[in-house]
Amino acid sequence: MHCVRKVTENLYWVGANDRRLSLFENIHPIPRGVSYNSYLLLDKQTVLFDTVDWSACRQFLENVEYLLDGRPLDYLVINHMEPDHGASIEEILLRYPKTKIISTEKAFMLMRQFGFHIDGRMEEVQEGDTKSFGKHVVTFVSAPMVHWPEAMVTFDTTNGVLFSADAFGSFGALDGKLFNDEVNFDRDWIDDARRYYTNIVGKYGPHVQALLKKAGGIDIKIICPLHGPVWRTDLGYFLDKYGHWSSYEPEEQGVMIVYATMYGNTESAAGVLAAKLVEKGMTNVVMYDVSNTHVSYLISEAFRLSHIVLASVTYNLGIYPVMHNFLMDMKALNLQKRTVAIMENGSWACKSGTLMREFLENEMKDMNVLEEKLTLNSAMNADNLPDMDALADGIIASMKK
Ligand SMILES: Cc1cc2nc3c(=O)[nH]c(=O)nc-3n(C[C@H](O)[C@H](O)[C@H](O)COP(=O)(O)O)c2cc1C
Repeated sequence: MHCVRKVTENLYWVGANDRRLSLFENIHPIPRGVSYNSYLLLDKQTVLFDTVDWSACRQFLENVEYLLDGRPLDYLVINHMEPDHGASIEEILLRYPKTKIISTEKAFMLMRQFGFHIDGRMEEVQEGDTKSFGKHVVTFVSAPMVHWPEAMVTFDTTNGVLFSADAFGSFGALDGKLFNDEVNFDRDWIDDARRYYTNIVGKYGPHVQALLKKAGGIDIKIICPLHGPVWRTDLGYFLDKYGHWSSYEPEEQGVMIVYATMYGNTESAAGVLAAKLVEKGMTNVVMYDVSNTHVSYLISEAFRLSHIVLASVTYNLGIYPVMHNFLMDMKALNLQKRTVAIMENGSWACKSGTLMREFLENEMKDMNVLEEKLTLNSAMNADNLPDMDALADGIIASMKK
Protein backbone atom coordinates (compact mmCIF):
# COMPACT_ATOMS: atom_id res chain seq x y z
CA MET A 1 0.00 0.00 0.00
CA HIS A 2 1.32 3.47 -0.82
CA CYS A 3 2.38 5.69 2.08
CA VAL A 4 3.24 9.24 1.06
CA ARG A 5 3.29 12.69 2.68
CA LYS A 6 2.78 16.08 1.06
CA VAL A 7 5.79 18.33 1.68
CA THR A 8 4.48 21.46 0.01
CA GLU A 9 2.49 22.39 -3.11
CA ASN A 10 3.22 19.76 -5.84
CA LEU A 11 5.98 18.11 -3.79
CA TYR A 12 5.64 14.76 -1.98
CA TRP A 13 7.78 12.53 0.22
CA VAL A 14 7.83 9.08 -1.38
CA GLY A 15 10.51 7.46 0.78
CA ALA A 16 10.37 4.50 3.14
CA ASN A 17 11.72 3.27 6.47
CA ASP A 18 13.89 0.35 7.48
CA ARG A 19 13.43 -0.89 11.06
CA ARG A 20 15.11 -4.25 10.47
CA LEU A 21 18.63 -3.11 9.66
CA SER A 22 20.76 -3.26 12.80
CA LEU A 23 23.97 -1.68 11.48
CA PHE A 24 24.02 1.31 9.11
CA GLU A 25 26.93 0.94 6.66
CA ASN A 26 27.31 -2.42 8.45
CA ILE A 27 29.09 -0.58 11.27
CA HIS A 28 26.87 1.94 13.14
CA PRO A 29 24.01 0.60 15.33
CA ILE A 30 20.61 2.09 14.48
CA PRO A 31 18.22 0.90 17.21
CA ARG A 32 15.61 3.44 16.01
CA GLY A 33 15.93 2.37 12.36
CA VAL A 34 16.51 4.73 9.46
CA SER A 35 14.48 6.42 6.75
CA TYR A 36 15.44 6.67 3.11
CA ASN A 37 13.88 9.83 1.78
CA SER A 38 12.93 10.46 -1.83
CA TYR A 39 10.76 13.30 -3.14
CA LEU A 40 8.47 13.58 -6.15
CA LEU A 41 7.67 16.91 -7.83
CA LEU A 42 4.53 16.98 -9.94
CA ASP A 43 5.03 19.96 -12.22
CA LYS A 44 4.47 20.24 -15.96
CA GLN A 45 7.16 17.62 -15.96
CA THR A 46 7.47 14.98 -13.26
CA VAL A 47 10.72 14.87 -11.28
CA LEU A 48 11.94 12.36 -8.71
CA PHE A 49 14.71 13.50 -6.37
CA ASP A 50 16.94 10.53 -5.45
CA THR A 51 15.85 6.94 -4.83
CA VAL A 52 16.08 4.61 -1.82
CA ASP A 53 18.00 1.63 -0.51
CA TRP A 54 17.15 -1.71 -2.06
CA SER A 55 15.53 -2.86 1.20
CA ALA A 56 12.91 -0.10 0.85
CA CYS A 57 12.42 -0.32 -2.91
CA ARG A 58 9.03 -2.02 -2.97
CA GLN A 59 7.35 0.57 -0.76
CA PHE A 60 9.07 3.35 -2.70
CA LEU A 61 7.85 2.06 -6.08
CA GLU A 62 4.27 1.83 -4.81
CA ASN A 63 4.51 5.44 -3.61
CA VAL A 64 5.86 6.74 -6.92
CA GLU A 65 3.35 4.78 -9.00
CA TYR A 66 0.43 6.00 -6.90
CA LEU A 67 1.35 9.69 -7.20
CA LEU A 68 2.26 9.57 -10.88
CA ASP A 69 -1.21 8.13 -11.47
CA GLY A 70 -0.37 7.02 -15.00
CA ARG A 71 1.85 9.98 -15.91
CA PRO A 72 5.35 9.22 -17.19
CA LEU A 73 8.36 10.06 -15.02
CA ASP A 74 10.36 12.65 -16.94
CA TYR A 75 13.41 13.17 -14.72
CA LEU A 76 15.30 11.52 -11.89
CA VAL A 77 17.63 13.96 -10.13
CA ILE A 78 20.42 12.11 -8.32
CA ASN A 79 22.02 14.32 -5.71
CA HIS A 80 23.91 11.43 -4.13
CA MET A 81 24.39 8.01 -5.71
CA GLU A 82 25.68 6.09 -2.67
CA PRO A 83 23.81 2.77 -2.70
CA ASP A 84 21.61 3.57 0.33
CA HIS A 85 20.02 6.15 -2.00
CA GLY A 86 20.99 5.01 -5.48
CA ALA A 87 20.30 1.29 -5.30
CA SER A 88 16.85 1.68 -6.85
CA ILE A 89 17.96 3.83 -9.82
CA GLU A 90 17.98 0.94 -12.28
CA GLU A 91 14.56 -0.24 -11.16
CA ILE A 92 13.18 3.24 -11.86
CA LEU A 93 14.83 3.27 -15.30
CA LEU A 94 13.32 -0.13 -16.11
CA ARG A 95 9.82 0.87 -15.02
CA TYR A 96 9.87 4.33 -16.59
CA PRO A 97 11.64 3.95 -19.95
CA LYS A 98 11.54 7.66 -20.84
CA THR A 99 13.12 8.91 -17.59
CA LYS A 100 16.36 10.88 -17.92
CA ILE A 101 18.79 11.01 -14.97
CA ILE A 102 20.12 14.45 -14.05
CA SER A 103 23.37 14.26 -12.08
CA THR A 104 27.07 15.11 -11.95
CA GLU A 105 29.83 13.65 -14.13
CA LYS A 106 31.35 11.91 -11.09
CA ALA A 107 28.00 10.41 -10.09
CA PHE A 108 27.57 8.91 -13.58
CA MET A 109 31.09 7.52 -13.38
CA LEU A 110 30.30 5.87 -10.03
CA MET A 111 26.95 4.54 -11.29
CA ARG A 112 28.80 2.77 -14.12
CA GLN A 113 31.32 1.39 -11.63
CA PHE A 114 28.47 -0.07 -9.59
CA GLY A 115 27.20 -1.70 -12.79
CA PHE A 116 24.11 0.45 -13.45
CA HIS A 117 22.91 0.48 -17.06
CA ILE A 118 22.45 4.20 -17.65
CA ASP A 119 23.71 4.74 -21.22
CA GLY A 120 21.49 7.07 -23.21
CA ARG A 121 19.66 8.17 -20.04
CA MET A 122 22.10 10.78 -18.69
CA GLU A 123 21.84 14.55 -18.51
CA GLU A 124 24.98 15.96 -16.89
CA VAL A 125 24.84 19.15 -14.82
CA GLN A 126 27.48 21.32 -13.22
CA GLU A 127 27.71 23.85 -10.40
CA GLY A 128 25.27 26.70 -10.99
CA ASP A 129 23.32 25.10 -13.86
CA THR A 130 19.58 25.72 -13.76
CA LYS A 131 16.65 23.80 -15.16
CA SER A 132 12.94 24.51 -15.45
CA PHE A 133 10.38 21.74 -15.03
CA GLY A 134 7.42 24.04 -15.72
CA LYS A 135 6.58 26.28 -12.78
CA HIS A 136 9.62 25.15 -10.80
CA VAL A 137 13.15 26.28 -11.62
CA VAL A 138 16.01 24.52 -9.82
CA THR A 139 19.71 25.28 -9.41
CA PHE A 140 22.31 22.56 -8.98
CA VAL A 141 25.04 23.18 -6.39
CA SER A 142 28.03 20.87 -6.06
CA ALA A 143 28.68 19.52 -2.56
CA PRO A 144 31.84 17.42 -2.90
CA MET A 145 32.63 15.15 0.08
CA VAL A 146 29.28 15.80 1.74
CA HIS A 147 29.63 12.93 1.97
CA TRP A 148 30.99 11.36 -1.25
CA PRO A 149 32.88 13.23 -4.00
CA GLU A 150 30.02 13.12 -6.51
CA ALA A 151 27.44 14.76 -4.23
CA MET A 152 25.41 17.82 -5.13
CA VAL A 153 22.39 19.54 -3.64
CA THR A 154 19.48 20.95 -5.63
CA PHE A 155 17.72 24.19 -4.75
CA ASP A 156 14.19 24.87 -6.02
CA THR A 157 14.15 28.65 -6.46
CA THR A 158 10.36 28.65 -6.89
CA ASN A 159 9.43 27.33 -3.44
CA GLY A 160 12.71 27.60 -1.51
CA VAL A 161 13.13 23.84 -1.08
CA LEU A 162 16.68 22.56 -0.68
CA PHE A 163 17.21 18.90 -1.55
CA SER A 164 20.25 18.55 0.68
CA ALA A 165 21.44 14.99 0.02
CA ASP A 166 23.20 13.54 3.12
CA ALA A 167 23.53 16.99 4.75
CA PHE A 168 21.01 17.65 7.55
CA GLY A 169 20.13 13.95 7.80
CA SER A 170 19.64 11.77 10.85
CA PHE A 171 19.43 8.15 11.89
CA GLY A 172 15.94 7.10 13.01
CA ALA A 173 12.85 5.83 11.19
CA LEU A 174 9.96 8.25 10.66
CA ASP A 175 6.92 7.12 12.64
CA GLY A 176 4.53 8.84 10.26
CA LYS A 177 5.93 12.16 11.42
CA LEU A 178 7.79 13.73 8.52
CA PHE A 179 8.45 17.30 9.67
CA ASN A 180 10.74 18.60 12.40
CA ASP A 181 7.76 20.42 13.96
CA GLU A 182 5.87 17.13 14.27
CA VAL A 183 8.53 15.67 16.60
CA ASN A 184 10.36 16.88 19.69
CA PHE A 185 13.68 17.08 17.86
CA ASP A 186 15.74 18.43 20.74
CA ARG A 187 14.51 15.64 23.02
CA ASP A 188 14.07 12.65 20.72
CA TRP A 189 16.22 13.21 17.61
CA ILE A 190 19.25 15.39 18.25
CA ASP A 191 21.45 12.58 19.62
CA ASP A 192 20.84 10.43 16.53
CA ALA A 193 21.30 13.45 14.24
CA ARG A 194 24.64 14.21 15.90
CA ARG A 195 25.71 10.56 15.79
CA TYR A 196 24.77 10.43 12.11
CA TYR A 197 26.64 13.62 11.22
CA THR A 198 29.77 13.04 13.28
CA ASN A 199 30.32 9.44 12.22
CA ILE A 200 29.24 9.73 8.59
CA VAL A 201 30.29 13.23 7.54
CA GLY A 202 32.40 14.32 10.55
CA LYS A 203 35.71 13.96 8.75
CA TYR A 204 34.68 16.47 6.09
CA GLY A 205 34.07 19.57 8.24
CA PRO A 206 35.73 22.02 5.80
CA HIS A 207 33.57 20.71 2.93
CA VAL A 208 30.44 21.11 5.05
CA GLN A 209 31.56 24.64 5.96
CA ALA A 210 31.90 25.42 2.23
CA LEU A 211 28.36 24.15 1.64
CA LEU A 212 27.01 26.15 4.60
CA LYS A 213 28.62 29.26 3.10
CA LYS A 214 26.87 28.66 -0.21
CA ALA A 215 23.59 27.96 1.64
CA GLY A 216 23.94 31.28 3.47
CA GLY A 217 23.43 33.10 0.17
CA ILE A 218 20.07 31.53 -0.67
CA ASP A 219 16.62 31.88 0.87
CA ILE A 220 15.97 28.33 2.08
CA LYS A 221 12.45 27.67 3.39
CA ILE A 222 12.41 23.87 3.56
CA ILE A 223 15.28 21.38 3.83
CA CYS A 224 14.62 17.91 2.41
CA PRO A 225 17.45 15.58 3.50
CA LEU A 226 17.88 11.96 2.44
CA HIS A 227 17.47 10.61 6.00
CA GLY A 228 15.31 11.75 8.91
CA PRO A 229 12.86 14.63 9.32
CA VAL A 230 12.20 17.39 6.78
CA TRP A 231 12.94 20.87 8.16
CA ARG A 232 10.32 23.57 7.62
CA THR A 233 10.60 25.58 10.87
CA ASP A 234 13.45 26.65 13.12
CA LEU A 235 16.07 26.05 10.43
CA GLY A 236 18.49 28.20 12.45
CA TYR A 237 18.56 25.58 15.24
CA PHE A 238 19.91 22.87 12.95
CA LEU A 239 22.17 25.19 10.96
CA ASP A 240 23.74 26.26 14.27
CA LYS A 241 24.40 22.60 15.20
CA TYR A 242 26.00 22.06 11.78
CA GLY A 243 28.11 25.17 12.33
CA HIS A 244 29.50 23.68 15.55
CA TRP A 245 30.03 20.17 14.25
CA SER A 246 31.68 21.18 10.98
CA SER A 247 34.04 23.64 12.69
CA TYR A 248 34.80 21.11 15.47
CA GLU A 249 33.71 23.62 18.11
CA PRO A 250 32.06 21.87 21.08
CA GLU A 251 28.36 22.47 21.62
CA GLU A 252 28.64 22.50 25.41
CA GLN A 253 31.13 22.93 28.25
CA GLY A 254 31.18 19.50 29.82
CA VAL A 255 33.27 16.42 30.49
CA MET A 256 33.02 12.95 29.02
CA ILE A 257 35.01 10.39 30.98
CA VAL A 258 35.85 7.36 28.87
CA TYR A 259 37.43 4.52 30.82
CA ALA A 260 39.04 1.23 29.84
CA THR A 261 39.05 -1.32 32.63
CA MET A 262 39.33 -5.07 33.04
CA TYR A 263 38.85 -5.60 36.77
CA GLY A 264 37.03 -2.40 37.71
CA ASN A 265 39.79 -0.39 39.43
CA THR A 266 40.14 2.18 36.65
CA GLU A 267 36.38 2.48 36.52
CA SER A 268 36.30 3.10 40.27
CA ALA A 269 38.89 5.89 39.96
CA ALA A 270 36.97 7.41 37.03
CA GLY A 271 33.92 7.50 39.30
CA VAL A 272 35.88 9.35 41.97
CA LEU A 273 36.94 11.95 39.39
CA ALA A 274 33.36 12.37 38.19
CA ALA A 275 32.14 12.96 41.75
CA LYS A 276 34.89 15.50 42.39
CA LEU A 277 34.05 17.42 39.20
CA VAL A 278 30.39 17.55 40.16
CA GLU A 279 31.29 18.67 43.70
CA LYS A 280 33.35 21.46 42.18
CA GLY A 281 30.31 22.65 40.25
CA MET A 282 30.73 20.97 36.84
CA THR A 283 27.56 18.86 36.64
CA ASN A 284 27.67 18.26 32.89
CA VAL A 285 29.65 15.04 33.31
CA VAL A 286 29.03 11.71 31.55
CA MET A 287 30.89 8.41 31.96
CA TYR A 288 31.33 5.68 29.36
CA ASP A 289 32.91 2.23 29.53
CA VAL A 290 34.85 2.12 26.26
CA SER A 291 34.37 -1.66 26.04
CA ASN A 292 30.59 -1.68 26.11
CA THR A 293 29.73 1.57 24.36
CA HIS A 294 29.73 1.45 20.58
CA VAL A 295 32.36 3.85 19.32
CA SER A 296 29.80 5.77 17.22
CA TYR A 297 28.19 6.96 20.48
CA LEU A 298 31.58 7.94 21.91
CA ILE A 299 32.41 9.94 18.79
CA SER A 300 29.08 11.75 18.98
CA GLU A 301 29.67 12.70 22.62
CA ALA A 302 33.24 13.78 21.87
CA PHE A 303 31.87 16.23 19.26
CA ARG A 304 29.27 17.50 21.76
CA LEU A 305 31.46 18.21 24.78
CA SER A 306 34.45 20.45 25.39
CA HIS A 307 36.48 18.11 27.64
CA ILE A 308 37.44 14.46 27.38
CA VAL A 309 39.04 12.35 30.12
CA LEU A 310 40.75 9.21 28.87
CA ALA A 311 41.34 6.63 31.62
CA SER A 312 43.05 3.46 30.44
CA VAL A 313 44.77 0.39 31.77
CA THR A 314 48.08 -0.67 30.26
CA TYR A 315 47.78 -3.78 28.11
CA ASN A 316 50.86 -5.63 26.89
CA LEU A 317 52.88 -2.41 27.20
CA GLY A 318 50.28 -0.57 25.12
CA ILE A 319 47.00 1.31 25.34
CA TYR A 320 44.02 -0.98 25.98
CA PRO A 321 43.00 -2.04 22.42
CA VAL A 322 39.42 -0.75 22.58
CA MET A 323 40.63 2.63 23.89
CA HIS A 324 43.19 2.70 21.09
CA ASN A 325 40.38 2.10 18.63
CA PHE A 326 38.49 5.10 20.04
CA LEU A 327 41.59 7.27 19.62
CA MET A 328 42.00 6.06 16.03
CA ASP A 329 38.36 6.85 15.31
CA MET A 330 38.63 10.37 16.76
CA LYS A 331 41.66 10.94 14.54
CA ALA A 332 39.96 9.46 11.47
CA LEU A 333 36.98 11.76 11.96
CA ASN A 334 39.25 14.78 12.33
CA LEU A 335 38.08 15.65 15.87
CA GLN A 336 40.07 18.61 17.19
CA LYS A 337 39.91 21.58 19.57
CA ARG A 338 39.30 19.53 22.72
CA THR A 339 40.89 19.64 26.17
CA VAL A 340 41.93 16.18 27.29
CA ALA A 341 42.94 14.85 30.72
CA ILE A 342 44.64 11.51 31.19
CA MET A 343 44.42 8.75 33.81
CA GLU A 344 46.59 5.66 33.42
CA ASN A 345 46.78 2.33 35.21
CA GLY A 346 49.36 -0.45 35.20
CA SER A 347 50.53 -3.15 37.57
CA TRP A 348 54.21 -3.43 36.60
CA ALA A 349 55.10 -1.18 33.64
CA CYS A 350 52.53 1.59 33.28
CA LYS A 351 52.65 2.97 29.73
CA SER A 352 49.13 3.87 28.65
CA GLY A 353 49.22 7.52 29.77
CA THR A 354 52.42 8.38 27.93
CA LEU A 355 51.21 6.59 24.83
CA MET A 356 47.80 8.31 24.86
CA ARG A 357 49.48 11.73 25.28
CA GLU A 358 51.81 10.98 22.35
CA PHE A 359 48.86 9.97 20.19
CA LEU A 360 46.86 13.08 21.06
CA GLU A 361 49.77 15.47 20.60
CA ASN A 362 51.39 13.91 17.54
CA GLU A 363 48.55 12.27 15.63
CA MET A 364 45.66 14.67 16.21
CA LYS A 365 45.16 18.38 15.62
CA ASP A 366 44.72 21.09 18.21
CA MET A 367 44.28 18.85 21.26
CA ASN A 368 45.13 20.52 24.56
CA VAL A 369 46.41 17.75 26.85
CA LEU A 370 46.48 18.88 30.48
CA GLU A 371 49.76 18.57 32.35
CA GLU A 372 48.02 17.13 35.42
CA LYS A 373 47.88 13.35 35.17
CA LEU A 374 46.86 10.53 37.49
CA THR A 375 48.90 7.33 37.53
CA LEU A 376 47.47 4.30 39.33
CA ASN A 377 49.34 1.15 40.21
CA SER A 378 46.60 -1.46 39.93
CA ALA A 379 44.09 0.32 42.18
CA MET A 380 43.51 3.79 43.55
CA ASN A 381 44.51 4.41 47.16
CA ALA A 382 44.76 7.36 49.56
CA ASP A 383 48.21 8.29 48.19
CA ASN A 384 46.58 9.10 44.85
CA LEU A 385 44.14 11.63 46.31
CA PRO A 386 46.36 14.72 45.88
CA ASP A 387 46.93 13.90 42.19
CA MET A 388 43.23 13.18 41.74
CA ASP A 389 42.35 16.56 43.28
CA ALA A 390 44.94 18.28 41.09
CA LEU A 391 43.48 16.58 38.00
CA ALA A 392 39.94 17.70 38.86
CA ASP A 393 41.18 21.24 39.61
CA GLY A 394 43.10 21.31 36.32
CA ILE A 395 39.98 20.36 34.36
CA ILE A 396 37.88 23.01 36.11
CA ALA A 397 40.59 25.66 35.66
CA SER A 398 40.86 24.92 31.93
CA MET A 399 37.12 25.63 31.59
CA LYS A 400 37.38 29.07 33.09
CA LYS A 401 39.93 30.18 30.48
C1 LIG B 1 46.62 -9.14 29.14
C2 LIG B 1 47.10 -8.15 30.13
C3 LIG B 1 48.20 -7.39 29.85
C4 LIG B 1 48.68 -6.49 30.76
N1 LIG B 1 49.78 -5.72 30.44
C5 LIG B 1 50.28 -4.85 31.35
C6 LIG B 1 51.44 -4.11 31.06
O1 LIG B 1 52.02 -4.23 30.00
N2 LIG B 1 51.90 -3.26 31.99
C7 LIG B 1 51.29 -3.10 33.19
O2 LIG B 1 51.74 -2.31 34.00
N3 LIG B 1 50.17 -3.80 33.50
C8 LIG B 1 49.64 -4.68 32.60
N4 LIG B 1 48.52 -5.40 32.89
C9 LIG B 1 47.90 -5.21 34.19
C10 LIG B 1 46.72 -4.28 34.13
O3 LIG B 1 47.03 -3.08 33.50
C11 LIG B 1 46.22 -4.01 35.53
O4 LIG B 1 45.89 -5.21 36.16
C12 LIG B 1 45.13 -3.01 35.49
O5 LIG B 1 45.81 -1.82 35.53
C13 LIG B 1 44.13 -3.11 36.62
O6 LIG B 1 43.12 -2.15 36.37
P1 LIG B 1 41.60 -2.53 36.14
O7 LIG B 1 41.10 -3.12 37.42
O8 LIG B 1 40.92 -1.24 35.80
O9 LIG B 1 41.51 -3.52 35.01
C14 LIG B 1 48.03 -6.30 32.00
C15 LIG B 1 46.89 -7.08 32.28
C16 LIG B 1 46.42 -7.97 31.35
C17 LIG B 1 45.20 -8.80 31.67
